[in-house]
Parts: sequence; C-alpha cells; structure tokens
Amino acid sequence: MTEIKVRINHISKVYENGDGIRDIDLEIRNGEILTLLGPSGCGKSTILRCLGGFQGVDSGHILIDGQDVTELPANKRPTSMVFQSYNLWDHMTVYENLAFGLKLRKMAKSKIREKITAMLQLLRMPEVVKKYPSQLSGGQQQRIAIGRSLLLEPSVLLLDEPYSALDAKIRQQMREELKRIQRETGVTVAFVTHDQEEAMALSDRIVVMDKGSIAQIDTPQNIYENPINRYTASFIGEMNFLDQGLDVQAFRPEDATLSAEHGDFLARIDHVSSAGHYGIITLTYQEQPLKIFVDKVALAQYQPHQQVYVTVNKAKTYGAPALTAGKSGA
Ligand SMILES: Nc1ncnc2c1ncn2[C@@H]1O[C@H](COP(=O)(O)OP(=O)(O)OP(=O)(O)O)[C@@H](O)[C@H]1O
Repeated sequence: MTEIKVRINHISKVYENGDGIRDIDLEIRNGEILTLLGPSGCGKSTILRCLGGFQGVDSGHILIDGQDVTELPANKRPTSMVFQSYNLWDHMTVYENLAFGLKLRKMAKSKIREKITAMLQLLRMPEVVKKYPSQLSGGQQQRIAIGRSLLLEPSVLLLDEPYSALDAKIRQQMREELKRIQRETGVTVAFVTHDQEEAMALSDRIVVMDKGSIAQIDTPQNIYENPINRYTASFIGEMNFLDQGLDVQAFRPEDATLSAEHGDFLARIDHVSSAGHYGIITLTYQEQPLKIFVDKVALAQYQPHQQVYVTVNKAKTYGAPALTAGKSGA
C-alpha cells in the first residue's frame, strides 16, 4: 500500500474578498512530486501556505506523517518552503546560508561541514561554497535555496513557483535537476506552478485547481489523455473544441489528420507554419478555429485558403457550457 505523507482533510480558507480555497481534500504520497496547477488566483499558493503553517485554515485538518499539524506554527512543522524569490541572505556566503538553519538546531560544526559538503555534491556545485549570492546566477541561487531547505530534512519540501523568475532554458534544467534530487533523496515535494508544461514535465501527480477547488487529480499522462471536464481539457496541453449544439467535441492537435480527398469535414486553412520538428496548421471550420499538427515533410503541400478534409481520430465529448453562464450579472 502507498504510504501517505500528507493528509489534507477538507480544508477551507476564504479571504475577505471571497477568494481562497474550499473543501480541499487531498493526499500526498510518500516520495512523490505533487504539483498544484492552476491560473493566478485559483488558490494553489494558499494550499501550500496552509501546509507550511504560514496561513491558518477556517476549517478542516492537515496531517503530516500522521500527526495533526493544523494548529502548529510554521517553525514547528516538518516542512520547509522555498519561495520564488530565493531569499538567500546577501551578506552571507553560500556556506553560511546553508549552515544557518543547522546552527539554529545546535548541530556540531563538524557535522554541519559534512552535511554542507554532501549537499553541494548533490547539487553538483561544490565550487560556489565561498561565494556570495550576488556572485551567483538566478538558477544557482535557487538551487542553493532548495539545498538550504533540504538540509533541514523536511518531511515535505514546499516549492512555490520556484522557477518563475528564470528563463525558459534554465527552468527546464532546473526541473530535471529537481527530479534527480528528489530521486536521490526520496523527499516528498509539493510544488506550485501556473505553467502546465512545467507541471507535466515534473510531476508524479498533478492537482488541477479551478477557482479554489480541485478540478482533477491524476498523473500527467492520465490528465492529458482523459481530462475530466472542459476546463481541465483546455488547461492541460492544446485542445480544439468544436461546438456541436448540445455538446462540445474536444480533440488534441495531434489527434486529427488532413487530406485533400476525404475526411470527416471540410475546413479552410488559415496559416501554415513550422515548429521545427513538426508543422502547425490552423484552420477554420464553421467559424471555429482549429489547430492541427502535421508531419514536417507534409507541410509543403498545404497553403492558406486551401480547403482540406479533417479526420478526427480521437476525441472526447463534453457538455456545452450553459447558455446563461456568466451572463446573469446578478
Ligand atoms: N493574504 C491574503 N489576504 C487576502 N486575500 C488573499 C490573500 N492571499 C490570497 N488572497 C486572495 O486569494 C486568491 C488566491 O490566492 P493564492 O495566492 O492562493 O492564488 P494562486 O493560485 O497561488 O495565484 P498566484 O499565482 O497569483 O499567487 C487571490 O487572488 C487573492 O484574491
């Protein structure tokens, strides 16, 4: 049976403006990377802050390693949080930054040295030990911030958009590194991001959030293959939606093919472009935009304004949003 590290038991936290989280019920398994994913304001950071003890809950309970921590302050919880802004102390060297929390725990100097050496090895950056944060790149600073948290040996490492200040290429490297570190240490990670690509690349499981509630929890693959509703379908990966009166047909750009001779329906090509290793064709069908990926070698046979047949090979059907949704103004 999977060991449960964290049990979030029906927690709610609603702010004065009515935003927040409602009845969040969730388990984090031992040694997994669980990502809270959703647009700005959906409440993902609130969940993380509640876990870390930086935010109280209105109702519900949080258990970590079977212990009820709901009323414990942040410094008494077996968690450690890394924020978007690295929060290293500028006037301290990397060594001193890493040593800080261990000194507070009254660890022997020789033990601290041993642990920091091992941590810098794990991070593969032993050469920065005497540097100050200002002498490091943003990515390096964030790796040190994660190392500082890991040295405290938390039951759960909490990461709140830790890579959002970094550029795309570095972010990608950081994800790979976090996965490696997680594998090597076995630490349980709760990660917050609004970036679905990041969530897909990093997570064992993703919690898709929608306006303070959980829309879907599953592995990246299962969410991609079987989004539970239209919201999740539109949030994870690219999706075409064809309005069919009562229903909406949803299909991925890679799940349809084009042909000059036959297919499910005729559509007009708007744009033809290359993404390097594949082609992207945008089309219009009954005034609805579509995007379809094609093999790069097939790209040359398509031009704007051309009529082509589309065949949808794999689709899901969702109920259309209610006509009155969002129109009441009440
Ligand atoms: N301390 C607070 N006081 C009052 N309202 C807050 C507070 N923190 C968050 N909120 C409200 O709750 C909403 C959800 O905040 P939260 O930080 O959990 O969202 P999020 O999904 O992490 O988005 P973001 O990425 O923008 O932080 C916010 O849009 C804001 O309206």
